[in-house]
Amino acid sequence: MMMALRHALTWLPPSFPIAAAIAAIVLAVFINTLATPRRADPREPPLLKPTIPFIGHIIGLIRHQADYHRILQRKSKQPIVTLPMLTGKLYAIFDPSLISAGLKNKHLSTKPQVRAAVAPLIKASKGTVDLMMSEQGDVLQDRMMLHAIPTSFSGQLQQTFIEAALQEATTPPVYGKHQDPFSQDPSLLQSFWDYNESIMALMMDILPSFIAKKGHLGRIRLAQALTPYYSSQAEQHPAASALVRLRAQEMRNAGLPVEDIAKIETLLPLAAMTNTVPTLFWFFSHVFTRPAIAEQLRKEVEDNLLTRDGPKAKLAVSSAVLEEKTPFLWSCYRETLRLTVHQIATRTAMQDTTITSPKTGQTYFLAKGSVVQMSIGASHFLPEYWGEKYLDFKPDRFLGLTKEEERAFKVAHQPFGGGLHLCPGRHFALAEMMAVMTTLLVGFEVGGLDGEGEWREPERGTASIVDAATRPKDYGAGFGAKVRRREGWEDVVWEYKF
Ligand code: HEM
Repeated sequence: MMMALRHALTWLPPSFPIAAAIAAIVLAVFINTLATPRRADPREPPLLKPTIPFIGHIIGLIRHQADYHRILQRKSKQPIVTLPMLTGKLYAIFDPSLISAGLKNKHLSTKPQVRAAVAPLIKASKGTVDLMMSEQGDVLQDRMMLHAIPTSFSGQLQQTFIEAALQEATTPPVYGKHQDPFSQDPSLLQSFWDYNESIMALMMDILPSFIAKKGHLGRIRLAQALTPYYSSQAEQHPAASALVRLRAQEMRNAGLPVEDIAKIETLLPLAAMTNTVPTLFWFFSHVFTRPAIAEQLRKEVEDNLLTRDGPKAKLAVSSAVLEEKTPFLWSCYRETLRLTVHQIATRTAMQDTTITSPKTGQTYFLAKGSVVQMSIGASHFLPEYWGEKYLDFKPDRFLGLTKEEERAFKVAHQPFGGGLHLCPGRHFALAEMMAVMTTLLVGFEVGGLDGEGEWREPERGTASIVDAATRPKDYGAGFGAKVRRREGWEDVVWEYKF
């Protein structure tokens, strides 16, 4: 297990300064910030001036990335602010109820960001790029996003699952077990992470084969591996998920050539794995570095989710079952998401619009063409909701809540976003993480590397502006686990009911 976690995390992008600098430039270009005039309307959110005029907020974003919003929230104590940058501005929303309003606002769109990413990232043919950049492309995007992963599917993972848990839990159910390109060629996973590592540099599209060679080659290999998958219509196989099938169907209907479908769908494993890997890492470390908590969870899972029949063990891990039957495990999961997800949901105002705080009734004006960033991560760390020790993992935080507390927490806890772009992979992410965690709890003994010694969690890494979930510092270097099968559970085949 340690191997799997360490490997997966080693493949993740490093947060070195060049990447951060590129991120800032991409940020500026990508989000059009500089093109929008500074504060022009008194109804706009209050101006938060940077310490260094013109460039202070840009430096802040380069340095702290998504955490910069948390810093600004603590400094300003405002629900929403206008951040001046060079000649332009950006609106930043920190208050959970205003974020909810923003996520539901039809005039705040992701399309300009997606359009800006299409040509440099996907490298599809001119016809496809033109289509994706047009209104027809916007409609296609919407239709593809509609095809959420079904809430139920079944999977079986054999005994070797521990080492390859992170990838094995993801790609076979998405692509179909027997046609899964990642299972057919295990080296593809490295290409995928190389690509993932270079996303920001590739979006710059300046000499990608030189500046981001590994990522560029990874992107090519990934597209090459997916091309036969789509040209043989493997996504039509009943074992493939509705997600791949329906998305491909939309693109086929729009007349896209199969090579371009493969190129566009190189983005799918990014969405499917980039955030689940660190979230599972933290779920694992929060639980297993606290043996008393792990023991309590083991009992809860054994009593409520497990059916054992000789060598067959079945675990029921759908969200409805977990929420009702294993409230403590459910609470640990929600608490992990709160601490891990720092997502900045970015939108462009397609026309002049307003958002109103359901809490205070205050209305704010957002000018056409301006960029709006909603910090889900800032609401996850607000002391007024989570107390002064908001950085602590509090396993029972979501237990025994009154209706009022539950309502308040639901507004401030939005790890999968909300409104128009609510994460369609949330049930899938839950299922794969819970499959791994419940199996480890029941069938394995998990401990630190030095046996009796203290087993400390790694520190948090930089909250990258392009990801939703925070990775451990240095990919968790120095953190490891000893995992061995529990007596009486050596030859078990695990099955899951999602
Ligand atoms: C722990 C894991 C995950 C987290 C924390 C997460 C988080 C999020 C968040 C916060 C958003 C909303 C972004 C916004 O409003 O701008 C989002 C959107 C999205 N997620 Fe996830 N996600 C996870 C796993 C997955 C998985 C496994 C998949 C696919 C298999 C997926 C596919 C997507 C897609 C396609 C969108 C865009 C939806 C749209 O724009 O309408 N995610 N995710």
